Amino acid sequence: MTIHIKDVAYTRLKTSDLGAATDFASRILGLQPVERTVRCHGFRSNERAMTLSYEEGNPGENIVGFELGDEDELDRAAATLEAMGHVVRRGSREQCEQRCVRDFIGFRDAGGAQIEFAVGLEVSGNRVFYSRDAGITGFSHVGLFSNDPIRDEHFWTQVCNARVSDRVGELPLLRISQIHHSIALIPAPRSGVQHINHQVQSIDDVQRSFALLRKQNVPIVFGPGRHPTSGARFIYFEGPDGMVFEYSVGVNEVDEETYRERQFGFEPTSFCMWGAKPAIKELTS
Ligand SMILES: CC(C)c1ccc(C(=O)O)c(O)c1O
Ligand SMILES: [Fe+2]
Repeated sequence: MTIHIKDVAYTRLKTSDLGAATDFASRILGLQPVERTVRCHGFRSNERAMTLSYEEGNPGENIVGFELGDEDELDRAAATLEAMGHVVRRGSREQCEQRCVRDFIGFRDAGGAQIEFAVGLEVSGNRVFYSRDAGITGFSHVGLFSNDPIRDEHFWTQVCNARVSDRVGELPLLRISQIHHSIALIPAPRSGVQHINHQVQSIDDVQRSFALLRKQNVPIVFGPGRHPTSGARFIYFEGPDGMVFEYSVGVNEVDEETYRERQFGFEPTSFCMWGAKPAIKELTS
């Protein structure tokens, strides 16, 4: 039984400096601060009540959450994962409240990444009140490290409902809707979230953030540039604990009937058609 993922929903990041991480998420990234406890600060970037949180802890232990359709699907997903040998834990009431979801399950994938599947994601009645005018329209995709992209591509496409849109070398860009991709698997000898993408309204927003990030001495690690894969114009920059953030605009949508996956070479022009070179070690070797 295929696990039917509807959307990528949230990331939960850990940090040793909650104050600095919170400052970055609001003042630099531009998200709206929402729930706040002594140890955990939440943020939102779209209609959902929370799409990103920072918590005190080991930065290597980050989590990505995906939305499933309903409780039955969640139960079926738990059974499928357990049959595959994964240890599946059910979220406690307190953990569900922290995530603003009705229910969720958590497990580690074969490479050790912490993945959650959730249902009943709370939506806010108020529109997002961004901390700065970055032009964000929403949280859109994640890059996940993978120490075995073939194995992990199999999980997302055969156990779950993802499809390959493109590959750059062994790096697949996977879609779970018409949007070109929601998950990128970045070959590396580690696991967890590699980058977090927010869509912005226009190329002007990308350029404006480029200027702001430079002024604020935030390390820019790629771009501005344009991906030949999704067609998006982008900029990547480094946040607390080495987490990479991406703003992009203009990601192509895929026609499921006619689209055929493409294979790009693992070279700089496959990542940027304007000539920018990534200063991200996993993309350069
Ligand atoms: C993982 C890399 C840097 C990548 C490649 C292509 C796209 C895209 O087509 O939009 C990305 O968003 C990426 O993050
Ligand atoms: Fe990306």
